[in-house]
Amino acid sequence: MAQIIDGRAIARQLDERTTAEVDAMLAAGHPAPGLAVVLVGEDGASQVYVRRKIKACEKVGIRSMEHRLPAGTPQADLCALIKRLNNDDSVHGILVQVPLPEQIDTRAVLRSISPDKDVDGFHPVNVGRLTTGVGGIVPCTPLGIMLLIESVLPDLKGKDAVVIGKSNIVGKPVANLLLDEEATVTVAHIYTENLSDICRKADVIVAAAGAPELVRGWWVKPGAVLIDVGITRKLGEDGKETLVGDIAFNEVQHAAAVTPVPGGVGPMTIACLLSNTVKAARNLLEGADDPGDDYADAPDRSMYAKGQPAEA
Ligand SMILES: Nc1nc(=O)c2c([nH]1)NC[C@@H]1CN(c3ccc(C(=O)N[C@@H](CCC(=O)O)C(=O)O)cc3)C=[N+]21
Repeated sequence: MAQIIDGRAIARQLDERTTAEVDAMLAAGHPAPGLAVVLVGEDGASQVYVRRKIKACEKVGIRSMEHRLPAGTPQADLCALIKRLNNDDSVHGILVQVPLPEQIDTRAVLRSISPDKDVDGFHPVNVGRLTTGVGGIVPCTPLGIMLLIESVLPDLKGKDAVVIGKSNIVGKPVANLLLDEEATVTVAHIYTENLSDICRKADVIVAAAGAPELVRGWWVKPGAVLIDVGITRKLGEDGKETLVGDIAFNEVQHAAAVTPVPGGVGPMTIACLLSNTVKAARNLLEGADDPGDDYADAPDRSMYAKGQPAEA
């Protein structure tokens, strides 16, 4: 039977560390870290995620500020808000929920966020730091994915890793993080030919294509580690909504370990957002010499010292 990697439990462990870090900052006379969450429009899923993020902030002692703008907001207004937040000393992290409405140039908006407050790690400066291996802020979902993988497979050196999906938010950064760990990385996507053959060799599969149950049991080598990033809402016959991942969960019992949907990558994304916010606040308040210098301590991956079994 495959081990089910409990993303909620691992997220809770990370939250405990984050809470302790917030407490230490307060004890040192600093203000509480502040996160501004910007939501444009009425997208249902985005509203759910933003609400979750705000609630999670409360739990660890981060001060959150929610900014809701109407769907028709002009780009200039959004950028003016970001400029204000960039200059507001009580704000240490800025998150602009994507996707944005179509009148808005997402890349221009993400570029306008101060790289020091870019807790999503989407700014080109942070992307550059990540791809050159000097750190900075690592995007939340990829960071969470690495923590989940390392909870069952602490040493990735020489392992064969396949990433399905090439998005800027998940596929590309996760491929870079895997490379940093000296895995042999293949980045595939839905147009890749022989995707099943490529997957069958993999020690690790990160499925982030947004294609429900794309990865079938026979694609998976016995003993592989599977990370499911997909979340597709499906209406069941009983009229109840269920969430389906990119991996056919019921077909992969021969894997070593698999993340569930929900309860896998999703909770880790939020826990990493909180941890990134505290990191940004510390850098801003205590003045890091070079934000590229603190990679070793940043992703909190020391919590999985070699040989330490993960709770499941
Ligand atoms: N600027 C920005 N940063 C993001 O980090 C960002 C974003 N925009 N836009 C959308 C995606 C998606 N995302 C998720 C967060 C939590 C869950 C989560 O908590 N999922 C639960 C289930 C949620 C449910 O019931 O739908 C779980 O998997 O257990 C999922 C997805 C963050 N994103």
